Amino acid sequence: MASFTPQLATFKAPVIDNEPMRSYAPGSPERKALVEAVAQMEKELPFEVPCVINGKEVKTGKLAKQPMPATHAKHLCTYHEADQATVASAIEGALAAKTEWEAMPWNDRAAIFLKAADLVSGKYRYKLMAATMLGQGKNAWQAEIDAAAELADFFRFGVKYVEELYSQQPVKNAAGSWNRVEYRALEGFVLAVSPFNFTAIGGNLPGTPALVGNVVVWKPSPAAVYSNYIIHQILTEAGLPAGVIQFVPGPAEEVVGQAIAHPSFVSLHFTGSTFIFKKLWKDIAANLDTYKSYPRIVGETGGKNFHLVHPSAEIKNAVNQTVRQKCSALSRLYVASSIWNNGFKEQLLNEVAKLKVGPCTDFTNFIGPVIGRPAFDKITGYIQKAKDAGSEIIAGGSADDSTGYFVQPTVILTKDPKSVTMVEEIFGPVLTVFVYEDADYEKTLELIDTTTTYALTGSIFASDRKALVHATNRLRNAAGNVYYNEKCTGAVVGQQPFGGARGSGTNDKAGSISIFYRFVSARSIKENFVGLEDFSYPSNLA
Ligand SMILES: NC(=O)c1ccc[n+]([C@@H]2O[C@H](COP(=O)([O-])OP(=O)(O)OC[C@H]3O[C@@H](n4cnc5c(N)ncnc54)[C@H](O)[C@@H]3O)[C@@H](O)[C@H]2O)c1
Ligand SMILES: N[C@@H](CCC=O)C(=O)O
Repeated sequence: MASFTPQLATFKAPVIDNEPMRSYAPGSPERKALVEAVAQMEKELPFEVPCVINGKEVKTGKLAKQPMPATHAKHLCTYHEADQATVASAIEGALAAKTEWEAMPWNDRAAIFLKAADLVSGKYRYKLMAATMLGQGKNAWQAEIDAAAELADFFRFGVKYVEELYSQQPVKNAAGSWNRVEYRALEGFVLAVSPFNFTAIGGNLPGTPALVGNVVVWKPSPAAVYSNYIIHQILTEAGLPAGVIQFVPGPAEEVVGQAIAHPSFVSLHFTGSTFIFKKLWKDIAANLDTYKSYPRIVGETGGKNFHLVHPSAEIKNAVNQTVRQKCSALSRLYVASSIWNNGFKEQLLNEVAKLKVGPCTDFTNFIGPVIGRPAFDKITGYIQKAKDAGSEIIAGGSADDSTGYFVQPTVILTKDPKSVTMVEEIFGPVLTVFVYEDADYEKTLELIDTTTTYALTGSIFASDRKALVHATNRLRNAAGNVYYNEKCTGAVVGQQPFGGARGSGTNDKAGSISIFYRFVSARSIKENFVGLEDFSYPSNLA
């Protein structure tokens, strides 16, 4: 006889708010604490990172390194790569953990993630940030936004959204009956495959499905292993039962290939490049007959984000918003010639010249290194292609890989709105500018909409309301996140649900209630209280 879990109240989660950002200004206590955490980590590295399967460290002895993008001379950690047997036991262990995890009362699952959020924003804040700065090359401000604030927000707002989801119940009950809907976890295991550039996304990709009762095999990015391992340790300390999220770093193709070939694979939660996402989608499709269920495929991928600056725009704001960028960053700028020639160009170049590039351990550096050799070669290759195509490099253009992977913020001015750096994702500090004639606003909207296969983020700068509204309508499908008079990056959980469509992903909106629908499979329950006296219908009566 199965035992019942007493449910003696309907609990309400605490009021949820965004994690307040700390300033890290000189002399602030947080600056001091972060500097100490970075120094401590630099002293202790390189760390050894195991796989974590069923709550136990697994050291396969097959070693790989997570480099430090600012310093070739050192690496942040050496990690044990999962082999075939490890991946197999991760999958079996996750499936074995499933029954208890999905049966755990919601308030207990929620409490684990709320506690994890407090560990992220409290005890482990500076350690996680230090790992993100040293391993992924972010400056202090960006590490705060990502590893501290956004990760804590994902966990806390996730609880709020799941509470809302679970409370969505049928609005009608016929007399003598009660209708209910339960939101079951998916039948199988979820595979989370995360990118290098956001520590918070590392936590969110396994965290979101786990919160609604799924078990997850998580393959972190090789370039974010250490920060992601700390997240796994935090979840464990918060009380996540063994096996619910299996930490499986390792060779991407092998680990992911083995997981998606398994009959109990039920969902991919991916963030990374469009190319890899499409490849995995095709691989999953090829395995379709193997699976018990139709897999849910959820992915956020590349972008070619734009700023459109209308003749009515306020120049200083448009310039500063253009310069202050990060990951969902601006990549193509369409600016009206009257604006460009009346101060925008000059101010843009002045501001870009102030951007200091170098290791983020020096807090005065605004731009850190790019993540590694392939990124460095790709970015510098695009700068070269722009030069070869006759575009003008009006700022930056140089790069230095002697001690780390540093690329100067580069502004390319092109006369060809379909030149390669206006079209393809570069994912580095490179901006291409196309100056349009004021009279060609309409044509420019068409260009923005049709130049790339992506549709992640975009901004419209205008004080003329009609121009703003018109562009919004005209560019309805050109971006999943659109901003007015504000940079096209910096979406905050709970404020701007994030994600793009077209080639940029499935647009399931991380940091919102929408994404949770993808990781549950609803079951409708109808209960009858009165019984049926007679099978026949009144219309059958003679
Ligand atoms: N839209 C968003 O929300 C968002 C957020 C962050 C990053 N990104 C995108 O992510 C990309 C940068 O991240 P990245 O360089 O880590 O991406 P990536 O595609 O190289 O890697 C992402 C993940 O896929 C794995 N992977 C790589 N090759 C694989 C293969 N052949 N088979 C299976 N798995 C494989 C990687 O190990 C990693 O875990 C950019 O394109 C960026 O636009 C998008
Ligand atoms: N919150 C993020 C998500 C970016 C991920 O690439 C943003 O800054 O827009």
